[in-house]
Amino acid sequence: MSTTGSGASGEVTAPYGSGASAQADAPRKRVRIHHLREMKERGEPWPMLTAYDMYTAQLFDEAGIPVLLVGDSAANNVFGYDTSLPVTVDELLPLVRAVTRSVERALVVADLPFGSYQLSPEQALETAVRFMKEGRAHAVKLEGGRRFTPHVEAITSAGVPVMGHIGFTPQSEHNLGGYRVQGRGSAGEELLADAVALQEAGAFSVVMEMVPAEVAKRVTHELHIPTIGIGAGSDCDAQVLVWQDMAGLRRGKAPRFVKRYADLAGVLSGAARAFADEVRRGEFPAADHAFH
Ligand SMILES: Nc1nc(=O)c2c([nH]1)NC[C@@H]1CN(c3ccc(C(=O)N[C@@H](CCC(=O)O)C(=O)O)cc3)CN21
Ligand SMILES: CC(C)C(=O)C(=O)O
Ligand SMILES: [Mg+2]
Repeated sequence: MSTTGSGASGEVTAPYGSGASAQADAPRKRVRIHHLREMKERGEPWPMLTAYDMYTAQLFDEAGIPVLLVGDSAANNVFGYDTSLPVTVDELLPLVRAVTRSVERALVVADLPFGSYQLSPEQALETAVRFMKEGRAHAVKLEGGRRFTPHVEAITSAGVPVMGHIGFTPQSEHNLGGYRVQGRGSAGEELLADAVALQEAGAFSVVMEMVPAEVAKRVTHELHIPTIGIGAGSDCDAQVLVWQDMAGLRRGKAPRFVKRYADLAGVLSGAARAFADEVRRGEFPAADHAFH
């Protein structure tokens, strides 16, 4: 682990205590970006999940997930679009507000959607300000490497923390040629240069998506800010998954990097079918469910 960053003093006040024993009933202290840096310095990997609504935000917050991302992946996991591209700021803002209203500890990151920051650093800052003021987000995230360091600088200069995102960047899927691993071979050096540039521009962390594990490991060691992997191997400082993938709510073939920790699709589908059967058989409502 690199220790070149600041905040490496003994005054560590992690909101979940340290080590695997950190529990949901630990002190209810807000997660701050310096806590994430401190976890990197201590070599403690941390989890991040997406959340798009109140109940999931509350549950994940209580489960001790320190960072929640209101992803532009709401496009295909909430709104029913086929890709990330169509979702808008006006669609995402109410989801961000719902999540920030619902958490006590988690740091909430708002993902800037396609078209809301690429035009200029000024546009990027304007959009970031909307997510901070109207969404009450704690940080924003945007996709892209060296070409977007002016955008990152504009936002961080205004006092808003920025999470980067490199490797496979879904908003560029048409330019990248589909869902493909990025950073193989000599592109590994380019990826490292992008990561270093984002760090120098003031990003507080960087997501690496679908990157060879060895490349992600090297980037993680070179940076003093935390790296967050999705399909980037086990040596990143943190790991993120889309919650509907992690909990098995989404059907169909999942990307290779997904692990399913539950079968929510089976549970919910079973509940809906049982309800329907009981209504059709005249078994629901029973006397207990009615007012007399
Ligand atoms: N539910 C969900 N999970 C995600 O991880 C996710 C989203 N949605 N939406 C936005 C982006 C899109 N992402 C994706 C989507 C699909 C693959 C995928 O199909 N991967 C295949 C590789 C396919 C190929 O090589 O052609 C895999 O097996 O990993 C990967 C990332 C990641 N993000
Ligand atoms: C998968 C994560 C990193 C993301 O960008 C999203 O959910 O939109
Ligand atoms: Mg995203």
